[in-house]
Amino acid sequence: MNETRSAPMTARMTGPLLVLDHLAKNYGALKVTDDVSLTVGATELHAIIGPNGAGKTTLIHQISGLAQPDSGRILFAGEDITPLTMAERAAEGLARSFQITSILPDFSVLENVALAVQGRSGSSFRFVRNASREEALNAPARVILNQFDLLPRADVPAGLLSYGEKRQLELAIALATRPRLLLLDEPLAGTSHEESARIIATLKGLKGTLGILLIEHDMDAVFQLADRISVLVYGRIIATGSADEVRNNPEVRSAYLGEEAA
Ligand SMILES: Nc1ncnc2c1ncn2[C@@H]1O[C@H](COP(=O)(O)OP(=O)(O)OP(=O)(O)O)[C@@H](O)[C@H]1O
Repeated sequence: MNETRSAPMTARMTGPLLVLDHLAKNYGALKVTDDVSLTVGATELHAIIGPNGAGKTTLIHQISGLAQPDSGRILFAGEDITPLTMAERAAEGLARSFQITSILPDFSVLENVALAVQGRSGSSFRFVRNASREEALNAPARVILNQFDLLPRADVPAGLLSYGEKRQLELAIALATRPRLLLLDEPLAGTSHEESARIIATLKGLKGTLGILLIEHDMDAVFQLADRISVLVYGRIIATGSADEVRNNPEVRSAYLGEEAA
């Protein structure tokens, strides 16, 4: 991605940070994404909820560039990014949290974040062994670790962290790339009550500083965190609104929330 693409992109942006414009994708006869349109504002936390198999992860795959839609467009900061690769989208400021697989277990917690800082500065990966010694990378990495309550664990090999700490580290790595939009696919999955409380607190701290698209099954967390919620059922958005609007929507109650109560 060259400089000439990024500069006008920022200048052009007046509307929402992310626009999904009539996105559609089928797997065989299955309409996994059925004419989905939604927006995420530059500092909005927009959550997507829906029953298992509704198509939430597939939607995130299309936004990050891991999967291509059959039709429709994805606009990021005013630019049509539908044809761009994952790496090109990441370079534009679209970060996806990769659920622990992004963590290098033999490297220290600090080195993991320093490498992400290095990645955003575009340095070559072959300097990886020197990264931990580079104060220019370590200083901003420590600031991020402090934000995520991981500074006391900076020198620990990342593989030795608890599950909840790994989820925190995964978020720290994503943030170290200074994204404008963070895609989060079930950040609370598998965490203990205490761990999820910490991650929710972290997300509350991040809220308002960048755009966040959050997929999460924990309804309490979603209702606490989201500015707006979209409800996806069988690949189709059946409602978008505030927590109260979504909670009180009869179609949502029968399609999703009612199912939980049953
Ligand atoms: N590569 C694929 N090929 C065929 N079908 C797929 C593929 N990926 C997903 N599906 C199907 O698409 C549907 C939506 O899957 P997806 O994982 O996006 O749902 P989800 O809402 O994220 O579910 P969950 O909440 O359980 O994670 C499911 O029926 C799934 O089996």
